[in-house]
Amino acid sequence: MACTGGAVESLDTIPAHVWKGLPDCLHLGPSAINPNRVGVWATRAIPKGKKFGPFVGEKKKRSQVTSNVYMWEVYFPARGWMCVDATDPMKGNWLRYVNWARSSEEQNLFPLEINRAIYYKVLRPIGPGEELLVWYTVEDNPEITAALEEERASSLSRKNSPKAKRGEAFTYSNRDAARH
Ligand SMILES: C[S@+](CC[C@H](N)C(=O)[O-])C[C@H]1O[C@@H](n2cnc3c(N)ncnc32)[C@H](O)[C@@H]1O
Repeated sequence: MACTGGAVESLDTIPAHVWKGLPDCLHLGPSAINPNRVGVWATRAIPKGKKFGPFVGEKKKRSQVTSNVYMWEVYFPARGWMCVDATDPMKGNWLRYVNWARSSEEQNLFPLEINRAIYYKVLRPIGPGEELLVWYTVEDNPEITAALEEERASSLSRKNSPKAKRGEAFTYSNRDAARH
């Protein structure tokens, strides 16, 4: 799960629109897990199940993306795999500053695709002063499975609404299976 590319980040280069879009329960500060990066920190308790997003970026083909640090790939039936690339801070929102957890123990968010957009969902309660860290596991994670079931159940209850949504978690297997 190595990420390549990505310049050293500093708080004074974060665009105003990113600060403006930051939810009240969060702030940006130096990351505890990567000295080169800004991180997203909780200022108060955030409950399990809260969903943040969508992740904003430029829509590009894979061949147009120069760094994989700030991008998510999403499958569009008519166009194939496309990237949402937030490498340019001016094109992204605060979600681009959420760092990668180094292990599933450290992870408190997981990525979720809903209607071709990426959201981060809270996997366990996050306390004030904790850094938000996203990850996904290749093996089945019961907590993620349960959260996806909840997402699907709430979609069903909205099934008559045009906004009905179906959540899908990212895994290496679903991305690679669709590629090969
Ligand atoms: C935005 S996430 C990383 C988040 C975090 N900001 C960081 O790098 O610390 C980017 C990573 O996810 C991977 N990735 C992108 N789309 C994916 C997908 N559909 N399924 C699985 N992994 C994906 C990329 O290859 C890259 O390693």
